[in-house]
Amino acid sequence: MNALTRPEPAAPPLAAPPPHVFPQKATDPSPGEGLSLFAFQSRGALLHGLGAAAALPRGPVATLDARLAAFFRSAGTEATLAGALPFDRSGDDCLWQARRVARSAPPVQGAARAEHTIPWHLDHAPDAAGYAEAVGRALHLMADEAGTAGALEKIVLSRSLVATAERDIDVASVFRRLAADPAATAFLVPLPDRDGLPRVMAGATPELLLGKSGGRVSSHPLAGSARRRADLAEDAAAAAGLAASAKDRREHAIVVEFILDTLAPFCRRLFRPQGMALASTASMWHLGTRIEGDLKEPEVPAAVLAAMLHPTPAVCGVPREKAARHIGALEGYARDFYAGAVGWCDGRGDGAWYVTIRCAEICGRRARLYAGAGIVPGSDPHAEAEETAAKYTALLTALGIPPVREVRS
Ligand SMILES: C=C(O[C@H]1C=CC=C(C(=O)O)[C@@H]1O)C(=O)O
Repeated sequence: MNALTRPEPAAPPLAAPPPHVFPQKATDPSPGEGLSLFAFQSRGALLHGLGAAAALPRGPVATLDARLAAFFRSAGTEATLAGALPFDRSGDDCLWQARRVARSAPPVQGAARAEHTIPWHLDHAPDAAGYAEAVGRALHLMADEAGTAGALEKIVLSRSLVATAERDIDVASVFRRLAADPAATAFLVPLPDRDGLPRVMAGATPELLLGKSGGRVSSHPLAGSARRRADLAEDAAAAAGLAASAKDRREHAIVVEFILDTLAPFCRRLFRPQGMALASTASMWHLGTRIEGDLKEPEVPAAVLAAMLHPTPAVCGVPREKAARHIGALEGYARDFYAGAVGWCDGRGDGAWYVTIRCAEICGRRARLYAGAGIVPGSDPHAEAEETAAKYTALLTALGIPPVREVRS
C-alpha cells in the first residue's frame, strides 16, 4: 500500500498482553517497575520497555501501515511500539507496547566477560562444507541465468548454529555483553512463544535499515565483509583488502542502489554524505554507506518505510522475490525472524529499525545463531563459509562460547 495515500482503517481490538516476558536485571533503570519487554542500546543510549501493555494485532508487512494507524489512533502519539518483522514479507510481525518506556544512558558497569565454564553442545546446520556446497549451487544458478532478463544478480545465503546449554540462558547478561560493542545496536525483543516457552531475539546489529526523526530519514547499509584480526598490522591489511575488493564493492553497491531507488519517491532530497566507507564492529570489517534524506511528507511512519525496504539485498538479493525463493530452497530452513528487522516506532512516526543480523533466537537452554553472506558472481564458496563463521563471533562471545573451529574438508 502506498504510505502517502493511506486510507483510514477500522481500529482492530488490541491483542492481549503476552503471557511471558523475559526476566531483566542490569539494564532495568528502575527495578520494581516490572519486567523488561524490550531493550535497544545504541551509541550510549538505552531504550527500555518495561512491562507489556498491549500487542499490535499480528499480520504481514502489507497490512502494517493500516494496523499502525489504527493502533496509534487509539493509543496516542506518545505511545511506542517495538518488536520484530520476520524475513518473509508474508509472515506475521510481532510488535509490543510497553507499560513504560525509559530512555536513558545505559547503566555504568563493565560488561562482565562470560566465563567459558558452562558446557555447550553445538550443532551446525549446515557446517562449513554444507554451506559452501549451497553457495556453489547458487553460483551455478547465476552463471546459467547470466545475461538473461531478470537474472539473479545477488543472493544472501545463511546458515545456523544451535548452541544448547545445561541450564536456561540468562538473556539479560547476554544483552549486557552484546551492548559492550559501541559500534553495534544491541537489542532484545520478545518473539511469539514456541511450544509454550518464551522466546527472544537477541543481537548486536551494526546495520541501520531506517531511522526517522521528523522529516529526516537515514539508513546505513552494510555489505562486503572481512574478519577482524587481533594483530594490528593484520587487521589493517584485512581492512585494506576489503576496501580494494571488487567483488565486495559490487556486493555493496547493489544494496545501496536498492535503498536509494526505494526511498527516492518519498524524498525531496536524498544523498550519501560520505560514499562507500569502511565500518567496523568488534569482530568484523564492513563496507558501509551512510544515506540521508528529507521526506516530502514527514508524517510517513518509520516502520512503513522500513517495511518497504525490507528485506534489502544485504540479507536477500536481487531480484528480491526470486532471491527469496532460492533462499528457501538452498538453505532448507525457515529464517523466521533472522534477517528481518527489529526496532521501534512512535505515534509521531519517528523510529529506528535495524537489520536483524548478528543475532540468536533464545528459548530456554537453546540459542540458535544465524550468519549469512552475500553471494555474487566471483564469490569463493569456502571464503563465504569462513565469513559466516566470523559473523558468529559476536554472539558466541556474548554467550560465553569459545570460538568455533571448523575443519575444512
Ligand atoms: C547477512 C548478514 O550480513 C549482511 C550484512 C553485512 C555484510 C554482509 C556481507 O558482507 O555479506 C551481509 O550482507 C549476516 O551477518 O548474517
